[in-house]
Amino acid sequence: MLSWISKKTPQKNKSMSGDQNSNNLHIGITINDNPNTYPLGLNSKSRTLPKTSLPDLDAVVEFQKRRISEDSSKTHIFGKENSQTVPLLAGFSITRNEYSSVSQGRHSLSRNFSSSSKDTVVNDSVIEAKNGTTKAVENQSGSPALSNQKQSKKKFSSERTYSSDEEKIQMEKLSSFSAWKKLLKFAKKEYKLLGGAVGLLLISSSVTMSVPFFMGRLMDMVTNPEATIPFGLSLNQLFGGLASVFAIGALANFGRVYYIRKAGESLISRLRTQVYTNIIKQDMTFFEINRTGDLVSRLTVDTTVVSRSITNNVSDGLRSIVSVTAGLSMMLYISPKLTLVMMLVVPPIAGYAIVYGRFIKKITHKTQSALGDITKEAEERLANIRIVQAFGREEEEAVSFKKASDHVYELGKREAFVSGLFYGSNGLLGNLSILLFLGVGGKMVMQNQISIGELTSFILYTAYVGSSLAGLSTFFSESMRGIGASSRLFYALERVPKIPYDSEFGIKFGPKERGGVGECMGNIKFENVSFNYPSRPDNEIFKGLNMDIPSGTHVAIAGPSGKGKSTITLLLLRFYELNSGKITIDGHNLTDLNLKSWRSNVAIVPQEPMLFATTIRKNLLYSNPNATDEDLHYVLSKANALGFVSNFPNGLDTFVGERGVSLSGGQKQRIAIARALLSNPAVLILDEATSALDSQSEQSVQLALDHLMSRNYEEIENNTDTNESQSTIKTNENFKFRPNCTIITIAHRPSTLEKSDVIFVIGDEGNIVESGNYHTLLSKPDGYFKNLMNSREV
Ligand SMILES: Nc1ncnc2c1ncn2[C@@H]1O[C@H](COP(=O)(O)OP(=O)(O)OP(=O)(O)O)[C@@H](O)[C@H]1O
Repeated sequence: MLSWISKKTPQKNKSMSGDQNSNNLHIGITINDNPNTYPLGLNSKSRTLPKTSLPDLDAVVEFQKRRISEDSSKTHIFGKENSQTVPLLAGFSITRNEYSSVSQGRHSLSRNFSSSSKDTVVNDSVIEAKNGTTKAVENQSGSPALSNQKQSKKKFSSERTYSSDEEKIQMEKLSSFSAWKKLLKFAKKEYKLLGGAVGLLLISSSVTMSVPFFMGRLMDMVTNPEATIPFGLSLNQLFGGLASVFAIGALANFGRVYYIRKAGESLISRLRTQVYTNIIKQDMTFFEINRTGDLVSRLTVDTTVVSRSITNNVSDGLRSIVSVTAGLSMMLYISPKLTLVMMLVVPPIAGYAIVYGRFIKKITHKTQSALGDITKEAEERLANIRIVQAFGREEEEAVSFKKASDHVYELGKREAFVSGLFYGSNGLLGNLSILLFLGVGGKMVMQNQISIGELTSFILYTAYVGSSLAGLSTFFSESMRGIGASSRLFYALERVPKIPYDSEFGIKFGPKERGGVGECMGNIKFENVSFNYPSRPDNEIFKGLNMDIPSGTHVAIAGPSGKGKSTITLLLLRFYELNSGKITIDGHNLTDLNLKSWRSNVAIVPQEPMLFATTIRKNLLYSNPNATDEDLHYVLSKANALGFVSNFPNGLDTFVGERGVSLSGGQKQRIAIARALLSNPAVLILDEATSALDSQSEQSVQLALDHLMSRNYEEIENNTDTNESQSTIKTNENFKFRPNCTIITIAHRPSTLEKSDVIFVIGDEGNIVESGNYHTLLSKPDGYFKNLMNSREV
């Protein structure tokens, strides 16, 4: 459509960053798509971009299927040092980071449109971006590009949207037809199996549909002594022949069912895997919106419902279509007059089936969501069973669960009532039709218009067609059920992480020969960082936070509770995006780094160490699957954990229970430290690693931490936990930590704070109020840190 523009980068003599004099950027938008896929807020008028405007543009962004397909360079658009966000069109702006990923064609922008109004009309989309606002640039024909400047200013403010309604918004756009199209497209890999099943279905249905015909002929032969058997066959031969045909039909039916089931299982497995793969790459906001149990329910229940709807259900539906078509044709062949009578009863049944199907679609979506609620409630409570029992809340929990379960029951009851009504009345209509045919047909037999055999065949066909029509309505309602469940799956399947997870994108650390920029040194800088959690836009945690953490230093972060100490570690791991400012690692903007590569250089010991329900060995190997047993022993000894692990009868193969429940808090913490060390990180984050421990456990963990921080690793051999006998297993002297490992500790204890090179103190305004070493900070009369230490609020 407009590909002429998309392939070119505008050649300009002006500065790369736009109009040098005016601080403005001129950005053209083109849409190379069909109108159905226009991003919200754009319409067909938006796509005419005059060719002559090209030289005046800093950049051209072309959309294809809601993605940026081609564009000019990033520096073009984000040439301004401080421009983190560039508004493109009314209701749509793009951040530096989003741009990086979308420009590689991997990141859908649809979410950015959710807040824009549908009635925005943008003609000839040449937009001038200036200081975060947009202004229309007159196009060639002189008409303003943007009709309502005020309106657009307002819309740009919603750039960082957080909405628990995002699924609803996305799914409202999904019609039943497009859901079906998507599902069928998804089942591409099963086409062969489904095709085979359809072939076999035609054979088995042909056999089935020939039965009434043969029955009628046999009836005539038996009741009329003058009738002859075709092809000069004996009666026995005829029966034998028919039995063989039926056997072929049975074989075909077996193959059909087998192929369909196989296709169904393969589809469920693929669907489940892909949904899980996409869920696990989502950003933290997604997990704040969607609770675990609901996600698990999508993975298990919804995948099954959806898969059945396009395998078993399609097969049954096709069989019904074949039966109805063949049956009606045979009925027309036997008696057009009787067929006409039958046609009187078909339309009401069909209309009824459609209404019923729509009801089923709606109620299925509700039921699946309610099931998701039950699952998430049960999952959460069972995972925290100690808390439930410790507070004696078993009965209340049971009541609450019953309430959720009753809701599902109520929905099921409604469905059952409507289904009963539907099938009951359908059956009645069927039986009444047969009575009708018997009356009209009986008269026709008496008038010799048709034989008894033909009437028998006709009535049998009526029964077949009737049951197939019922089958068709089931097909319709089941399809709707599948679509209801599929909308929940598509959300989980298609949601694009707001923080792009792409194994190819971005700067990677590692050897230059392999495309890396060298080893990560762990030089960290926070520059003017402002941040609020997406769910709490009004609570700005950081306002212009600056921190410089040189490679190899050990810094501590201190500050009153709730002021953002842990948040710093989350931002460092890029679990959330900044409002403004930047974080750099070895001079590279965090948003330009390959996420996986960067995170593999960081290890964290969180406030609450989470272990998986498996052995100690597997928990340790999680951070470094290639580590040898010697390595494991080595890091365990460094984390002051080798003693107690060796004392377990199964040693490294000791099962730690759900979330490590069969270890003490201190033991869990030390395993978590060992796991972090095993990845040999460039940056080690210790988030209040001793906060949840009793004093003795704290002492053991602290010992491990102290040695890490002092980097005098050998000390630990002479100074291990006195309560636990040291293992006789030799530790690995080859496994050495990086000498320049940067350690960031969120610290409470004076002993930890004292060992750090620098302490950054976060103040009430979300910035660093003091920094320096422990003694310097304490020596400041009336210093913030000093007061904090005195009030023990660190
Ligand atoms: N996921 C989240 N969504 C919204 N707000 C959050 C989220 N996590 C933390 N917060 C809020 O952000 C603020 C900073 O939290 P953070 O955990 O970083 O504080 P902290 O300094 O580490 O506190 P503490 O010393 O008590 O652990 C708090 O007000 C907290 O309520």
